[in-house]
Amino acid sequence: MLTFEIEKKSTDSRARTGSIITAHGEIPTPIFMPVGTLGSVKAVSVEELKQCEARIILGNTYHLYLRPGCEVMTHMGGLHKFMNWDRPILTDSGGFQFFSLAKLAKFSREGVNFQSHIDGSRHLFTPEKAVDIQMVLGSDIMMSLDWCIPYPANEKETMAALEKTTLWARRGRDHWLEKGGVNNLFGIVQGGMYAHLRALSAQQLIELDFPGYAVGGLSVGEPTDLMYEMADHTVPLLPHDKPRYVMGVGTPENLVEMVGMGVDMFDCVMPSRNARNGQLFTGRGTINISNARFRMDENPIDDACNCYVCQNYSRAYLRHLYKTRELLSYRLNTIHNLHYYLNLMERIRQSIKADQFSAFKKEFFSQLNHKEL
Ligand SMILES: CO[C@@H]1O[C@H](CNc2nc3cc4c(=O)[nH]c(N)nc4cc3[nH]2)[C@@H](O)[C@H]1O
Ligand SMILES: [Zn+2]
Repeated sequence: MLTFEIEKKSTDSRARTGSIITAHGEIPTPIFMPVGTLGSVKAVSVEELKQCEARIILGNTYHLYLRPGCEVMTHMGGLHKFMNWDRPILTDSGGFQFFSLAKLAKFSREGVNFQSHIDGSRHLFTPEKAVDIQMVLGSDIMMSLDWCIPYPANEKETMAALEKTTLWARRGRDHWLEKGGVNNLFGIVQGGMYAHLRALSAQQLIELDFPGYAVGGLSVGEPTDLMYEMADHTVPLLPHDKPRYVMGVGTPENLVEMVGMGVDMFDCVMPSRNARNGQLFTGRGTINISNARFRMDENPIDDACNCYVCQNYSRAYLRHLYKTRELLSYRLNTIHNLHYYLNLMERIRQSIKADQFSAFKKEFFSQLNHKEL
């Protein structure tokens, strides 16, 4: 079972620093988790992840169940050994993929019947099966099977998904405890964009006494203000002495805002996905490296960044690699973006420890969107 110690609380926000300890190591919070859906954070090696100081990464149950499958994963000794990553792994349950990927997903009390988006084969995911697969993967933190609904959704749809999510959370938890309660299982709060349903979902999951809690159903296309409103309402309802994780979030601005709401854990495809689309993060906003203005720009991506890429390559060279679709482009852009996100979280943690988070937040937002990018 994981341990979670809160170290320092901000005196003028809900931000806090802490430390989560799992079977594969210590996770300082607030933490950003790079997404490694299929057993790799796309385009970078585990050594490069460690150079960026990644402490925990995400895997995905739905995807790894379909490919390479449980037989290979069992034979290879689990996901850590398979991908040679000896630090913590959190695996998402697949709840999001049923709404975003799997064809013809049918939700019932039993679970989710779906067709693989790869070959159309039919499968049934139950809450118990989702736990079994994540135990085969050897996750440090497993996520309950939940029903993430699209945005917008009416109150009736939202309530139906919330009820299934709670039913499945209970069944998944009971199954997890029957299997010895190893690894760790988090509950996922749903309730869409209805504050009273968020409160109901949170209350039902708190009664199930999970070691940690996630806020799901956000970053699904809703306006940012609505995402903030739902997070700000829901996070304080969750146990203060347990890790609180907002799934699929987000931009650097989202991270800073939500740390102030008391969120401890984040994951998002943005640093890696945007890197592959040539969008690079800097303290003054993002740049599109394909832009002609970088054609003979000797400067690094961000002169405030000390990552391997900013120490060794110019914007001109990175633009050339991107324009010619050189494979090195995806690797270098991703290393920089991951370093930016992980270094941002380190700076946030330091500011909370010095009780300077609000000053940090003010400076962070004043730096953004500076003209001379
Ligand atoms: C901003 O990035 C875009 O938006 C997605 C991230 N947004 C997101 N919201 C999520 C919600 C849930 C949930 O309710 N339940 C479970 N189990 N997992 C989830 C995973 C989620 N990821 C990226 O895929 C990207 O397309
Ligand atoms: Zn850099």
